[in-house]
Amino acid sequence: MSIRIHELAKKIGMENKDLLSLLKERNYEVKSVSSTIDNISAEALVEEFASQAESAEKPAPELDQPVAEKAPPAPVKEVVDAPAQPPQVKLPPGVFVKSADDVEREKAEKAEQARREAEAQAAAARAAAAPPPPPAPAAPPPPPPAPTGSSPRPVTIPQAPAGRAPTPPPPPPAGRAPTPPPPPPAAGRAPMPPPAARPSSPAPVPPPASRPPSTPVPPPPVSRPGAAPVPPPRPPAKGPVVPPPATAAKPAAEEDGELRTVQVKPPIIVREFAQLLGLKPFKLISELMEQGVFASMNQTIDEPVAIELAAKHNVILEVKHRGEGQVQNQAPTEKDIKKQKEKAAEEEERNLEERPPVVCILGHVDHGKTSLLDTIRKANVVKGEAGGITQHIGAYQVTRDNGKITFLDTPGHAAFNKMRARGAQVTDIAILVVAADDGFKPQTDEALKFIKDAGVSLIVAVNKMDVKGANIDQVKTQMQQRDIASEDWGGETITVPVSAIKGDGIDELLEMIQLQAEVLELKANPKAKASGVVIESQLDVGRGPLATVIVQRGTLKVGDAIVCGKEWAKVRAMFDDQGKNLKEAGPATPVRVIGWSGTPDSGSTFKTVKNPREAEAMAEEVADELKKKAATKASEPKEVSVEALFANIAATQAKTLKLVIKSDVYGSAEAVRGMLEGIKSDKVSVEIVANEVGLVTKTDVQRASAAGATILAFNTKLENGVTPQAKHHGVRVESYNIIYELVDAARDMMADLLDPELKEVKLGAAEVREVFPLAKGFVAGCLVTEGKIIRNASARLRRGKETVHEGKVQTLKRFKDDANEIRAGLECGIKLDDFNGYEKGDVIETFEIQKVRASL
Ligand SMILES: Nc1nc2c(ncn2[C@@H]2O[C@H](COP(=O)(O)OP(=O)(O)OP(=O)(O)O)[C@@H](O)[C@H]2O)c(=O)[nH]1
Repeated sequence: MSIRIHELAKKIGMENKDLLSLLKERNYEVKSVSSTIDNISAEALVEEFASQAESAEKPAPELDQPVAEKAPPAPVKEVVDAPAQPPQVKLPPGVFVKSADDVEREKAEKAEQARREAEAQAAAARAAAAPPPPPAPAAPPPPPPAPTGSSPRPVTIPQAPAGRAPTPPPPPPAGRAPTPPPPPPAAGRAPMPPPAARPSSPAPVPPPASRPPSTPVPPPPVSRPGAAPVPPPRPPAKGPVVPPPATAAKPAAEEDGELRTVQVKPPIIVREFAQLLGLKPFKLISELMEQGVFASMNQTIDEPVAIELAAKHNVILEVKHRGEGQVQNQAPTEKDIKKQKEKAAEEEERNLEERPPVVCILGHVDHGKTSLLDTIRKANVVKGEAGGITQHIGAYQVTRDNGKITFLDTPGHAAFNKMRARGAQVTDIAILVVAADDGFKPQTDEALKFIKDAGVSLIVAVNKMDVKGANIDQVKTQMQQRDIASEDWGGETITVPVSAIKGDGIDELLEMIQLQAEVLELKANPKAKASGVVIESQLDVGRGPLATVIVQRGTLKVGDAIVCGKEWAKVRAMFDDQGKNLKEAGPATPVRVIGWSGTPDSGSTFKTVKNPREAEAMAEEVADELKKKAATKASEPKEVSVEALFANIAATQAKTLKLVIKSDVYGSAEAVRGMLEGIKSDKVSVEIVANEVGLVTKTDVQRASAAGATILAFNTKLENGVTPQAKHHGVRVESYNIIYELVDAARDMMADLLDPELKEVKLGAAEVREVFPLAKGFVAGCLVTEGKIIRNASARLRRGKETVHEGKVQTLKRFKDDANEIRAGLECGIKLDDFNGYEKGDVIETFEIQKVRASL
């Protein structure tokens, strides 16, 4: 920041050109009145003039003092020798100017008495204030820079910034009238503080660095004449120009030399810092300059500089960083992180509470999983299920005297392997159901593998103990063979014989579950933010996307914002397995949550976040990431080997069954896809155009029509108007409630796409018993031994294993009459076209070629 010279001149009440010449004298690089000087120098000048004005207003007695006592003697002479035409300077109002002659005259008039008085006064002052003024022309060393507060402070003129000629101190130069406050130069002379105790060559005053307060070199000529060693006591402050508020505003503590503590938050701005120290900004700037720091009022200074400066003013500076104590604003160290973790772990440990076990029931199809759960819940789920197959994961909670147990109802069909695997991952205890009359089956082993891989506790329920062929020993033997020997057979696996239908052993089973849970010491922190796993999700026509979740940690509340992969939810409502509205759900509680952005994937984890906005943003991020991944995968260069080329050609020639699948729930959709993708065929492939949950809509029909696909609806209904629209577009829509029926239908559809195969169907056979000559050729007299012989049917003549001729039955006679067909057991005459070489014992077979559906 800078100020133009004419503006500055106006400010200090001086002629433009006078100020210009003064500045030039002081080695400022200024050319005209529109040149600029920096603000710091300008402020110093303003201050300088303000002080002069103050001095000029001092009462008469001061003026009466001998010149020698107010200024060094030499300058007096200089006044006499001053140039005849000094620069015309306009003093600020209130300043009156006296020439050296005036002073002389006045002195003469005052006579001896005044002189004596003055001398007496001076002597008294000398006696009071230490060193007598040296006779030398140079001003005596000023008091140390540290403010004393008790004596008038010399006003320090700040130096010009580096690179610029420093503003010299005011002691008057030779040849120019000094301008001590009282002794004014002759009228018309420049009352300006002459530039110059400077040498004639304007050697710059050493830079600030050379003048730290500690340096023993006497400070540069910073004192104005008014600060002469024996000044009369200053009058009290009169106006805004004097005395510098820096001193006036100093706190009492500092005046007393007491330390005070001041807190400051970075950034430390010069103006604010000056206020804190009770200094005028320019004073602070000047002190900074003394330290070699050049900063304007609005600039900031470093902490160490500020601390040092503050110390100079008896101030202990406490720099308080923003966010101090708030860990998140600082980069935490490893130690911090460790501490935080330890603290969190302690907190977690303190808040841990017992929670119900989460149990899943696994086993082979029809071994009685649903019946078992049904008996436990005392509700008949089996009857409501199409085909008696559990088709999606549900989760339920039962309450016993000594606590709750959470059950996951995992489906039993092979199609639901994926879901079953997930079920095992959420659970603490797995019940492996084995029918006592059937023993271990492939799916029992598969389930056992899931359980082992998931590392969950195992309990074997040997079901159908009421059935006639029940053989628990066989089951226990199979258990032994699989390294899960039953407890009573010397192993560790709890084995409970039950009958889901009769309810036998159910109590014991539940007791065992709770006993096992006790051993496992299942605990969770209900005070934490909720997190858990999505068990199942579906799209409900009325309520939108729903998801059954199990809270694993914390407590989920209505209104919470949760995020789960690319979906998020603000929990609008929660229901338990009885359809009861819940406000909150603690650890191990299964709840159905409403308020989702879409159907989250079953098996994925969810967590609570700060607010819906955050949840949405996080979900969007995941969605974007997934999209990017998909795009990258699509753009990856494909293998172009010859084999790949042929494979591609084969693939394009291969037939494809295109399907749009709509299911009731997400888990079913996945299961259907899994089953369809499992159909192996080299001739036809399955392309799933869409696999979604919800009703079959008109949009689905349009999509299927465009893709040439068939719609398979599983456990779901058709929206109104879908049937006529599908008819119109020629789209086939098939609905199923049983997954294997759906799969069989898909298999047929695939086969239908293939060209039919030609199949030879044997119609009959006849043995040649005689050969009769005819006018033209021969005829074979035969006995029909099998089926029937039909005229014009395709026929072949076999002799032993050899086929001698193939043709058609040209003539067929019963006795002498032509016949269309002759049945087994009857004799007939057969003539094949273009053949006459019949022999006794030959066999004539007739057959037809039928088109049959090709197999996959
Ligand atoms: N006698 C007798 N029959 C049972 C028992 N448990 C189940 N059943 C019958 O076995 C059949 C299959 O039972 P579900 O409970 O549907 O078997 P599941 O294992 O759930 O079958 P999926 O859902 O197909 O995997 C049903 O007809 C039941 O009535 C039992 O303890 N005793």
